[in-house]
Amino acid sequence: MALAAAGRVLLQAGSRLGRREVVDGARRFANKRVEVEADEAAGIAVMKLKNPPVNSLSLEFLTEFLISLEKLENNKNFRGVILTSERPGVFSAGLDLMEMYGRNPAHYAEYWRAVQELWLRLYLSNMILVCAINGTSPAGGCLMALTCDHRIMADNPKYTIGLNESQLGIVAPFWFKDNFVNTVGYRTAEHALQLGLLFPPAEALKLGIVDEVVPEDQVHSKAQSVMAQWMAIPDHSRQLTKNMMRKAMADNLIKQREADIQNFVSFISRDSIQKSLHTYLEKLKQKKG
Ligand SMILES: CCCCC/C=C\C/C=C\CC/C=C/CC(=O)SCCNC(=O)CCNC(=O)[C@H](O)C(C)(C)COP(=O)(O)OP(=O)(O)OC[C@H]1O[C@@H](n2cnc3c(N)ncnc32)[C@H](O)[C@@H]1OP(=O)(O)O
Repeated sequence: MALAAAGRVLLQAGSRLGRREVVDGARRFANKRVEVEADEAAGIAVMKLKNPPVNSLSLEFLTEFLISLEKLENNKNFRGVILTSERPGVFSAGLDLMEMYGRNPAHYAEYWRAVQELWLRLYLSNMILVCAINGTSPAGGCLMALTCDHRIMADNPKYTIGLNESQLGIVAPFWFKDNFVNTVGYRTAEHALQLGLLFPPAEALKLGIVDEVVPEDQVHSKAQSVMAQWMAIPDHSRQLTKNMMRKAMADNLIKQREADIQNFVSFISRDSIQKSLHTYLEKLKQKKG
């Protein structure tokens, strides 16, 4: 119920933004920041993140992504989604720092609700989600991948993945942490979260952050073959199993969603946290020059 209501709000937000869908032979639909190649006969869609330069999860991106995902969820012909980046090299730079820096409390609250919504929708999706991680994927980018049923990463040592929040002077919220713990185990998570570690593909595979590492040019074909394997399982048994494994963790956020928003707003509004974000943003800029 809560999810449906939030979804309606996002749909309204989408039309406020005035997005027009481009339908191309009923097989491809795109808004500005998400491209969907939808093969209805096969029941599979490829969702490509397309928010240059680094696929940061801005409020506009989140809104467009959720609308596209909902379209697929509402069409019973779609059973599987492959999530990937339209720009190889960066899967996603995570949450958009500019949504969390120098804004007002109402904006922080709106943003955080959308971030929660993204996680809940992906984590509880009835569809099979396969993540084709074709680039670097810190923090919120890693979280997106963690919601998927299977993760394939490109074998490029330049790419890293992990929850690096503590390096920014911020804290991974409890549901990021829970999702990570359930993936890699408590000790690995405790260590990696405190240090804000980002792992290259081989290490990420060893720790179980990703399920497979394949040559960069095979990420997409591997994702298709993994999807075929998952699609051979009857939907009802797979979905019931997925729900059994995930419901408790999602419910834990759903029941304290408003408190989590308030926590985020008061945390991110602190002067000390804003200073940390400022320093981090400056570091990103200096890296260039
Ligand atoms: C006990 C109390 C607890 C209470 C807790 C309550 C709540 C929790 C509070 C907060 C939690 C918030 C959670 C946040 C999770 C996140 O996702 S934070 C984001 C983390 N992301 C990163 O650290 C990635 C930063 N980016 C990079 O490392 C690099 O950009 C890259 C991804 C490796 C790509 O490198 P590349 O060289 O290709 O590009 P540039 O670095 O030159 O970047 C281009 C351009 O993009 C800007 N940019 C990069 N990342 C972001 C971003 N995440 N958001 C916004 N903008 C970004 C960069 O600054 C450049 O901009 P330009 O100089 O204007 O061109």
